[in-house]
Amino acid sequence: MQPVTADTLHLYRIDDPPNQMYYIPKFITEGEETRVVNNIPSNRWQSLSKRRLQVLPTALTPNNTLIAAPLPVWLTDPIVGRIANLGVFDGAPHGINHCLINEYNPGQGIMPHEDGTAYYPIVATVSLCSTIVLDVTGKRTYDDEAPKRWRVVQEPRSLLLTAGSAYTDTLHGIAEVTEDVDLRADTVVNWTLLGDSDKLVKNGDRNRRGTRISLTYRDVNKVSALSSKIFGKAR
Ligand SMILES: O=C(O)CCC(=O)C(=O)O
Ligand SMILES: [Fe+2]
Repeated sequence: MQPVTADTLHLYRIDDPPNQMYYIPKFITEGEETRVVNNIPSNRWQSLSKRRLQVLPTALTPNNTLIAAPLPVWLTDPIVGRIANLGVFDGAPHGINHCLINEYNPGQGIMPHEDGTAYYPIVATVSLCSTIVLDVTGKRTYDDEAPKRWRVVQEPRSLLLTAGSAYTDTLHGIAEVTEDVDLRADTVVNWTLLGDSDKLVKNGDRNRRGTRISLTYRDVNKVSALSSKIFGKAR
């Protein structure tokens, strides 16, 4: 596959959710995926009730400030450069300076939530190891109206970009199931962009989950003055 650039990103735009979500299958290779997975430190996991988490370089302070430190090379190279080539972080204050690593066993997930104002409103999610469905729901509801819902399939090695009103006006979550069902062209908003939709068809429209790891790359808006002097604008 040709590398995706700012000029070709529009081809990967998901039509249906609110502006703007992009899905790029095969964003990294199997070798690159293995290298990341093998480098994740085994002793830095925080166990949460429904998943495990690592925060790099460090957790934000209580007022959402990042004490900046470089991300490890195995997280940035080649992924961060490839995301930078898409142009979506061009207007961001620092460029990608933060990454959450989430791991979900089958049956685990994350409650619907929004990522909030601590970050520049773009998140770049790289999925590893297993396919999972992200449920996106509209935030603004009227009493007589059911919230809008969209299902986004995330295959291993794919990139999902969430920006614009998709970042600000929706919630996202992952259901706590061992299998995602009814995955079809009419139920999955990024169906035509999937790398291997045939696999789901052959599997009876189902995805039996394995352990899935996600890398969510962001730009934390507030960086402590001292650390930004030392590290400058990192891209
Ligand atoms: O694992 C994912 O794809 C979602 C993670 C997430 O929503 C978050 O870290 O805020
Ligand atoms: Fe999130």
